[in-house]
Amino acid sequence: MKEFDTIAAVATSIGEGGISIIRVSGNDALKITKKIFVGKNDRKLDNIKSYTMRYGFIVDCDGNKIDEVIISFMKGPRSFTAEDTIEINCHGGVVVTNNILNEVIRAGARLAEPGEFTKRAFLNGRIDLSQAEAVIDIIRAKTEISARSALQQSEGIISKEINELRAHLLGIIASIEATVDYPEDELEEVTADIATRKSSNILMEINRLLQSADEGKILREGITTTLVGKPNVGKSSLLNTILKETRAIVTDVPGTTRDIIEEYINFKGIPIKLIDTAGIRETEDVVERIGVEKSRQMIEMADLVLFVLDNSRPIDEEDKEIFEYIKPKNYLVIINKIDLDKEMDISELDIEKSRIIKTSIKGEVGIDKIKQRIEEMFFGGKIDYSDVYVTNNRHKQALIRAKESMRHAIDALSVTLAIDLASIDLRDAWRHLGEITGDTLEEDIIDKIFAEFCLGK
Ligand SMILES: Nc1nc2c(c(=O)[nH]1)N(C=O)[C@@H](CNc1ccc(C(=O)N[C@@H](CCC(=O)O)C(=O)O)cc1)CN2
Ligand SMILES: Nc1nc2c(ncn2[C@@H]2O[C@H](COP(=O)(O)OP(=O)(O)OP(=O)(O)O)[C@@H](O)[C@H]2O)c(=O)[nH]1
Ligand SMILES: [Mg+2]
Repeated sequence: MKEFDTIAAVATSIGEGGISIIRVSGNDALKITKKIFVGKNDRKLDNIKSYTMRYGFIVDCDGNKIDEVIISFMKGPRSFTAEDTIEINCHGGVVVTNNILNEVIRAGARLAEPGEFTKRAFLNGRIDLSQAEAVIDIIRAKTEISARSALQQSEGIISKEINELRAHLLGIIASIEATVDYPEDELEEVTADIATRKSSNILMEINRLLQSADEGKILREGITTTLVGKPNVGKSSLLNTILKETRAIVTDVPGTTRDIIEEYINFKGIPIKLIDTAGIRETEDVVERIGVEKSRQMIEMADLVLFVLDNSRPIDEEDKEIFEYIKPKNYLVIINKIDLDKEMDISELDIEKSRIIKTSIKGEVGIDKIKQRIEEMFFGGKIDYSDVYVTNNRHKQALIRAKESMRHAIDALSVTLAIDLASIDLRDAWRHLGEITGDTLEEDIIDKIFAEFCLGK
């Protein structure tokens, strides 16, 4: 374990609650807490055992009581940070919590930076970088599935696969370098053959991980589903109906929605990030025009576009224009207001039949069909929990770089004389994979990753 100063922060969210926790981590955690804690019957913290608790009061320098608390102690390396850790459990009020934190700082701790506790767990070697990132993913998880997947990653399932690939790479590199040191043409050929076969296997594994990234992104962020269409077709009504709450304002005035509205919902455990946008039309109104421009941007970012049409109005140029815009995307067409007389001929747009769903939001018709189609379109309606998904974009980018290096290596191996060049590419791949676990990442990049964590984590 490395030597660091002792840090402290509020580990719970700031606000009124039952209990708040102030966490203190480092060599002096116990020494610092002793200065401000008075146990019942004056019992001292001297002989506190790891993973036990004590009852008492936190006091200021004049001996005035600040709050009634329970303290727990975790002796390093058996703690979250792998350092000596004290947790002060006080009453969950903003003022008492901050007062206690101030006393801890006054007694000699330093205020922790965002993510610094988790960073210590990493620097002390208890977890690797991908596991540390998964800890924050657990906190930010929007659905049960993303929470479950993040927990798996915090236990190191990605790390395990990456470490295995890296070990294989080192094996190949070693055999190539041995050959290069004792050059005999025949030996080089044999080595190149074996190395090519092994490298292809590694490339296949990298590809498999990369293929999981699309679904992984969905696990993490949900299926970004954007509602688009002309004004007044019923986009906001659809959002409200799916959410089962009146989230967006609905009126019969075209141009009601001006700003983007985002909400998360679950379709059988699949997270959906539902986005309502301003109806798209040519407009002189400046505010509305900004809204329309934003709608166009939201289409770019969407995993799925729900193009809403009004059954009681004929298809016009604007509909055709919007359709051209969404055609390259993954889309469904919602023909809404089928309770009204039909004035629309959908054959004017070139849409596959399976993508069309007819609804009456007013009559609550067809909503379940939308949910069902979305479920079918993603994960084939179900998610395999035992699979490893790459959910982190940083990991994905590192895998892409590793894949490139593996391709170069395999190319070089096909030219027998260049087998020593291949070993350079294989080393690059080894390094890129190591960026995922943090083994081969620059310190400033690591700092940046932890800086994005929340305070107290
Ligand atoms: N009160 C409290 N609850 C919490 C945390 C915490 O820090 N404090 N955690 C913080 O996020 C999470 C738990 N994470 C933890 C991870 C590792 C260890 C730990 O001590 N690991 C040791 C083995 C412990 C043992 O031997 O019993 C190790 O891995 O070496 C503790 C907590 C969630 N709940
Ligand atoms: N008859 C009928 N009316 C509907 C239906 N769905 C929505 N409406 C009505 O259509 C009007 C417009 O609905 P909104 O949900 O505000 O439409 P929007 O697409 O969000 O409109 P903008 O925000 O202006 O782009 C409201 O008066 C709704 O009550 C439907 O299925 N049938
Ligand atoms: Mg609207």
